[in-house]
Amino acid sequence: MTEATLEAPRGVGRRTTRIHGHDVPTGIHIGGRWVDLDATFEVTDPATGSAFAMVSDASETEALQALDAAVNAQHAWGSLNPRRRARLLRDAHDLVRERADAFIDVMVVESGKPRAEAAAEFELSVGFFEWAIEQVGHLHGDFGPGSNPGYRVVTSLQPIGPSLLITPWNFPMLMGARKMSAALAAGCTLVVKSAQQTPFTIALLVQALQDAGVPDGVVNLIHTTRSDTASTALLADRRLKKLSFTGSTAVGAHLLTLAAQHITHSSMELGGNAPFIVLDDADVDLAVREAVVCKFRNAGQACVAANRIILHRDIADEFTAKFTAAVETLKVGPGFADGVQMGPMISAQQRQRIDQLVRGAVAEGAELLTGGKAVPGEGFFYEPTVLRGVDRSSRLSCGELFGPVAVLYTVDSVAEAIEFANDTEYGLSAYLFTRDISRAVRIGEELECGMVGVNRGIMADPVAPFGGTKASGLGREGGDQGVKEFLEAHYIALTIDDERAQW
Ligand SMILES: NC(=O)c1ccc[n+]([C@@H]2O[C@H](COP(=O)([O-])OP(=O)(O)OC[C@H]3O[C@@H](n4cnc5c(N)ncnc54)[C@H](O)[C@@H]3O)[C@@H](O)[C@H]2O)c1
Ligand SMILES: O=C[C@H](O)CS(=O)(=O)O
Repeated sequence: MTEATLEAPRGVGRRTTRIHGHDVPTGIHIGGRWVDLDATFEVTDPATGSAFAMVSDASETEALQALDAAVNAQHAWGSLNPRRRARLLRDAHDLVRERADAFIDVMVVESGKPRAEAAAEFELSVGFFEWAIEQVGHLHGDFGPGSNPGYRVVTSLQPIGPSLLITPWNFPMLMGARKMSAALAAGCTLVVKSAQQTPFTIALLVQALQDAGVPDGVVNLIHTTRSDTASTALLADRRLKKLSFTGSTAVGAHLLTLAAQHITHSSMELGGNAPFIVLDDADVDLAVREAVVCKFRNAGQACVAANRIILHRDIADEFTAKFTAAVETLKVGPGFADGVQMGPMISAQQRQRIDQLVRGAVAEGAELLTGGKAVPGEGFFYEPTVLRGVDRSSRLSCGELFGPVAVLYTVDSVAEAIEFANDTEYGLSAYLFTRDISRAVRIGEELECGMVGVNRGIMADPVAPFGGTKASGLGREGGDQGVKEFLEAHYIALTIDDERAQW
């Protein structure tokens, strides 16, 4: 394979592919140039199961070239007046908003999600840019007295430096926006590596940043089928100063071992196994509505999806009947079809994994209340499924389901609900339905996770710290911590002569 020729003029000769009427770059982006490589890979539409475009496939050579560009651009970008950075990000934000249809349509094609969900993801993604922009001008340090005379404590917040951002496929715009907005606001240059299933939404984001005037080399993008070799090469290079990863716990753990080489500052947004607890005093109709969204958004392929629906015995029958009936009304189909509420899974492999889990559980005695099989025809559709009678030690219960399968469990007490909820290596999100807010706070405080939704199934918000504990990750995105994940405190002990300065 010939290596990339980085002499390609800016924007000229840039190859694009047409996706639902929108032109999207197919190359990687290094040093302000779109570069199309001889090596390419196919991208599949999950609604049809067919390849719809090709995209450049970067090797570790191009990955390191992207890091070169980020390193070369770091000093200027990190030194740029923060409010100038904010203005550039605001211009990019405005361009992204102008191009909303392109982002939403491309998300539907490459991820399969219903257009209404893609539109919601678009709004949330833009919200992270707005939130980061609002924070940039306030990234001040501090000045104050030391513990003794003779000096002052001067602290500032400095950008950590060139960052590697690795994103998953399930929320292709949101994951890129959450990381890129924070890194850029903090003054870090970056190399973003897209998920190979969903390269094009990120490409649109990079294009908007370039069109807004973000300087060459600040934002670099690689697509690759060789994530491991590319990441291994990048994390072996001590010029890389930050890793921000979103994906499975297994891959996150692997990357942390690579980051250990140079103690690379790392943020990890990993897997989840969310308990969805409905107590005896809950509003059952509300809990049913929220459980449907929390479970079946993005066909269950969400890190914060309800993985174990835990019902107090007193309301279990009512909830089960209403929830199952609601699930059976879900309209499953291609993301552009009117009224579709659930799209396909991302791949045939993921669908097969889910089908095997369901069949295995039924074989072990679980009761199938609805669904339970692949939808025949093109695409990777799977019926919204509800199971009960699953062993709490089963793979269904202990692992991250990441598919359109709801598993119902019944408990006799709050204590049993809390114990079961916490009996997992994960600690990302949890949900709690009760009419008693004092009870909600007390129980919420006992749940071992980063985020608790009380009487709601969706809680993502740029102003809130998103992230988990235990095997669900390190650090937070959004909230007052998101941008700070890309900053380091810098302390100067400034000697002064307190005595001579007397008057
Ligand atoms: N906590 C969160 O905010 C959050 C959000 C979305 C998804 N997720 C998690 O992501 C997972 C689903 O996404 P996925 O299937 O893309 O996860 P994944 O871990 O398979 O891949 C995530 C990213 O890592 C890359 N990757 C895979 N193997 C790698 C390796 N050996 N070295 C370097 N990079 C590698 C992939 O190409 C992709 O870009 C689920 O576990 C989900 O819970 C977490
Ligand atoms: O997959 C996890 C995403 O972070 C989903 S959310 O929209 O942030 O809840």
